[in-house]
Amino acid sequence: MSYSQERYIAELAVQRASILTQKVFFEKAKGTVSKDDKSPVTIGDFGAQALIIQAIRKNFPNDEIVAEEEASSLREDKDLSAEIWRLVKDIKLDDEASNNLLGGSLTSEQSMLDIIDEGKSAGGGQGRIWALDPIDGTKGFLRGGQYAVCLGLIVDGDVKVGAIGTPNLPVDDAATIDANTGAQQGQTATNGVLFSAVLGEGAISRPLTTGTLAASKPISMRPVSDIAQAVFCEGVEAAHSAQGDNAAVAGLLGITAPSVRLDSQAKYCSIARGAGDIYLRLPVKKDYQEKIWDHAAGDIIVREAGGQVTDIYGSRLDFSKGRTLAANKGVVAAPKAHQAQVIDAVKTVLKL
Ligand SMILES: Nc1ncnc2c1ncn2[C@@H]1O[C@H](COP(=O)(O)O)[C@@H](OP(=O)(O)O)[C@H]1O
Ligand SMILES: [Mg+2]
Ligand SMILES: [Mg+2]
Ligand SMILES: [Mg+2]
Repeated sequence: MSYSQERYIAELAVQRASILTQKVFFEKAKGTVSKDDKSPVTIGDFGAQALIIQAIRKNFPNDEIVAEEEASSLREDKDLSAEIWRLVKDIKLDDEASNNLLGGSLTSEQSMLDIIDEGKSAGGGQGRIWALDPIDGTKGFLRGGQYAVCLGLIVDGDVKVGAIGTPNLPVDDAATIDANTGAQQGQTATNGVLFSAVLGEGAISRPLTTGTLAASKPISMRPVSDIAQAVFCEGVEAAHSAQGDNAAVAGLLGITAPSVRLDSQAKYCSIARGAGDIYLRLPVKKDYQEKIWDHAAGDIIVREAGGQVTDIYGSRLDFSKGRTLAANKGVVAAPKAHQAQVIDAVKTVLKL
């Protein structure tokens, strides 16, 4: 199975949702409500989720969807719901045929709320399940730093397709990046990248602003001959990944270069295109279960770019356990040839 249509729709859906997130950022309509886990959730998250689920429903009506957000808080907050609808209703791709392929514009505020709630699948190891993070790195988004619109397709527990839009990453693979690159500039000719991968077919990227698959080029991790020369990509939020443990692992590996810090699955994308080599997400809270939407698309993009993605024990991420990666702890992504060495260092530091 080639999954070419799935990749095509996923890319267009992510591209369209990214137009919304940029609009939300630049209109400063960054209203937030608090979810149970106290993470900020914005107009952009809800709106992007509605637009992407609409595209999946239109093209693959029988598939299940595991998405991060749900509309219950919006149903209670009429003003926020109206504001999201105001921003979402006119979002479209320039190309009319592509836009129609995604189902055209949403028809009403009520249908928008209903569509948002179609992402409540319990997930699992059977059938076709899309994992959607409408804005990953919400804190980066709010800061004007890195964030990502992420969509993966899991079939019988295995990730087959991934697409990630990173509106604030530089188009140039070699450009210097930090947590705030892209802030205030937004999606421009030099900013905004769309990454995708299909199992067995490699990973590709193209500018997010310009149309078609034809603009895509293959990407790959850079060769690392000496692990001491490698560069870490790490999160910004100390609550999401244990920065002291990360530093101890770097020390054991002889790595002296400062880590590149960025929010969201932009970390997976960065190492997949050679703008960094190793992504460590060592657990802060012992009982935290990573969410499948935080990793599905990034996992396949890195593996198709020549990397390996595992948990802290060296086991592949298991997307068949439901909405979370219940069988895994943390994430370690590295060039295939160096994965075992990095895991050894992680085990030493974490005393596993
Ligand atoms: N205690 C925790 N440990 C690890 N990840 C966490 C966490 N609490 C929240 N997260 C997740 O971390 C994601 C952001 O990752 P990063 O720090 O790499 O940018 C969040 O995604 P959202 O921003 O989509 O909510 C959220 O799902
Ligand atoms: Mg969140
Ligand atoms: Mg996320
Ligand atoms: Mg999110």
